[in-house]
Amino acid sequence: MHKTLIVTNDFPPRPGGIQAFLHNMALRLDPERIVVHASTWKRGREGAEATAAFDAEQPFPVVRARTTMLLPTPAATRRATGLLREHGCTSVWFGAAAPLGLMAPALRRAGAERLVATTHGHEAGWAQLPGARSLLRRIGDATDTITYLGEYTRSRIAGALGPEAAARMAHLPPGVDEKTFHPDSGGDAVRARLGLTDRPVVVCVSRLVPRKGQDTLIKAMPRVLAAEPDAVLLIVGGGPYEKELRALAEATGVARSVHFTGAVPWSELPAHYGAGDVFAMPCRTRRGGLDVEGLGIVYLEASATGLPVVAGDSGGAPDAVLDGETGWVVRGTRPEDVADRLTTLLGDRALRTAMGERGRAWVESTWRWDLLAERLRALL
Ligand SMILES: Nc1nc2c(ncn2[C@@H]2O[C@H](COP(=O)(O)OP(=O)(O)O[C@H]3O[C@H](CO)[C@@H](O)[C@H](O)[C@@H]3O)[C@@H](O)[C@H]2O)c(=O)[nH]1
Repeated sequence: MHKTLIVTNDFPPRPGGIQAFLHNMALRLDPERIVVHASTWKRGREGAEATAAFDAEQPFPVVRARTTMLLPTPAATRRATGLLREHGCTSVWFGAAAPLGLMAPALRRAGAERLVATTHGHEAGWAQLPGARSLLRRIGDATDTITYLGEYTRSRIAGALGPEAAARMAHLPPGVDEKTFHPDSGGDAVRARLGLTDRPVVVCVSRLVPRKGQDTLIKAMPRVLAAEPDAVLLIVGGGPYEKELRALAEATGVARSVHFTGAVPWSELPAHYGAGDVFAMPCRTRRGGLDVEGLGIVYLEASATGLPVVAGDSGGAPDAVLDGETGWVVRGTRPEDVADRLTTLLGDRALRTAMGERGRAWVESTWRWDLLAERLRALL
């Protein structure tokens, strides 16, 4: 692996799947051979302090742009080429291909020999828009490898690239830390703290945005409660959709059976998965395909915890579930279908155990960060 400059807008402490993806990969590369160039998390003192505290703990240097959004402007490109030269890097990894991959020609002129750009869910959506298609095509032509999460995103994005760039694509999905997420992650303590001991718990961990389908879970609850009157829906995560979700729970008459934790710190995340009997996130595609799930790290984290998984049919989410083995894929627009699967799982401990064990084994064999970081190392 060449010494690598990682250029990204998506790096912790900003939360989210792309951020988790990049950080986990970066932690598995040789810290002497990477330099991260990222935007600052949030405006104001709080954002700057949280960003500085996070950066100080990393084993590799993180050089922040002052802005909260890095764009491929001439000034930002000059800064990136300056960092490439200053640190003696000869590889570049764009954490998200668009739009920062547009810096690729300048970085190549400055000495980069390998340029890798990673795609996630949103590029699959953008690949449908004429302007964004030509942008992706330019990025594909200027880089050595465009990576993709799974077959769904590959097929969408390949269509926007030139044939040569499409042929150079490589599979690079996110993974899961199987030592952090495991069946004994402390779920009982979370249940006790929330007063849920002995109640059947459906847990959903995710940012609160319409695509993720927490609303479908709330709409499924009357049907679930008819079969399992003590059941609780545990909604973990924060986000802009919270007010609507709370109002929906009231309007549906299930507010007493829905518990919102808000966003939880990383250290408490595994125990919150562990508090569930079943994991469910019935995501759905929105905005005519623009707002689509790329994969869903949360399904893998749930499987690693030993939970059966109910996933939506949006985009690449089905790639994160072995349908009928580690859980089920459902129509994310149909609360009745979601309720039927949840009811079956809550009523059948042996089935939950079997699916959870199969999921755990699948994560161990296929989805470990260590295995996937090896793939990235080979590309750089
Ligand atoms: N600490 C903390 N983490 C959280 C919380 N809520 C969600 N997360 C974490 O945030 C990540 C969410 O990742 P994804 O499920 O993958 O969703 P995403 O943010 O929409 O990510 C996008 O990019 C991913 C990587 O390419 C894709 O896998 C995904 O489908 C989507 O396109 C997971 O690691 C999850 O545990 C919270 O309250 N607290």
